Amino acid sequence: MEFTKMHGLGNDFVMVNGFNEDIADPNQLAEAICDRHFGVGADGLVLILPSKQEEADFRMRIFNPDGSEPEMCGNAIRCFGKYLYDRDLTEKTKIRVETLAGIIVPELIIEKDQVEAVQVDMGQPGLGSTDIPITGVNKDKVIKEKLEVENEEYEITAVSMGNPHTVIFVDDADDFPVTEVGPKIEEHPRFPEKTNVEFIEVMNRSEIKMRVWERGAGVTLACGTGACGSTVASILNDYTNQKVEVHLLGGDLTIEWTEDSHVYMTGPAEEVFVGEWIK
Ligand SMILES: N[C@H](CCC[C@H](N)C(=O)O)C(=O)O
Repeated sequence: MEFTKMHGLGNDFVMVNGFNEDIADPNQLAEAICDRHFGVGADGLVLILPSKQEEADFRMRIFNPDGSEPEMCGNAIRCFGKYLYDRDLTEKTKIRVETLAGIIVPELIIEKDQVEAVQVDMGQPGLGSTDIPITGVNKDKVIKEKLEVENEEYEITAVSMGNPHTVIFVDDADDFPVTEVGPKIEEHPRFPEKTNVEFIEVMNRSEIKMRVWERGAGVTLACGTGACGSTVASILNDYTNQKVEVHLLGGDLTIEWTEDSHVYMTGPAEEVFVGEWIK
C-alpha cells in the first residue's frame, strides 16, 4: 500500500489515497502504521476518500494512533488540501471536505504554483455543555468551570471544534506538567467522549503559547483544532482580541474568530516522503 508522509508544524500524518487503496480495518491500520518503532510513526492516519455528500468535493477520515476516529484534525486538513493540489486531484484552491465535524473548507494559498500555506474555514465552535460533551454542568458556555482531578482542582473552559477541547490557562506553559496532568483530564469521567487538553499561557492580547495533550495521541508538536479551541476560549474569557498568533512547539498558527461566526486557521503543510507499507 502506497502512503505519503506529511506534517503540519510537526504534527505528522500517514496519508493514504482511498481512491486507489482498499483499507479493510482503518482503526487497526492506524495503530500499526502510527507506531514510532514498529510502524512508520505518526500522530495519525488520514484517508483521502470520495465524498458521499453532493455539496462536498472529497471526504477526509482521520484516525488517532490509539485507533480511535476523531471528528476532525486541523493540521491534517491543511495537508489534505496540499496533497490534492500537488497530485492534480483537483483544480480547485477552495476545497469542500466532508468530515465527521461537517464540511470544512481549506483554501490553498498558491505562490509560484506551490502551496505556500492553507487557510481553513473550521466552521463554528460548539460552546454548550452538550456540544463538548461534558457532564455535571448545563450551560450554553462552559467558562471557568471547576474540574476536580484527583486531589487538584482546575478551572477549565471547554470548546468543541467538532472534537472536544478542554482549555486550562497557566502562568508558564513550558513549565507545566503536561504529561502528568493531560491524561488524567483526557480520561476524566465528566467527558463521555474523552477530551483533548490544552495548556495556555496568554502572552498578550494577540499572542498565546500552547502546549497540548491530545486525545488518543498524547503530546504533539501542534494541534490545529486545539489552537482554534484555545483561541475561542481566550476570547470568551476576554484575555485576547479576535485574531491571535498561537505559538506551538512546532511553530505558529494564525487563528481568527469573530463571535457568532466561523473560526479561521492559517498555517503551513509539508510533504516529507512517499513510501510503501508492506505489512
Ligand atoms: N487527537 C485529536 C484529533 C487530531 C487533532 C489535531 N491533531 C489537530 O491538528 O486538530 C482528537 O482525538 O480529537
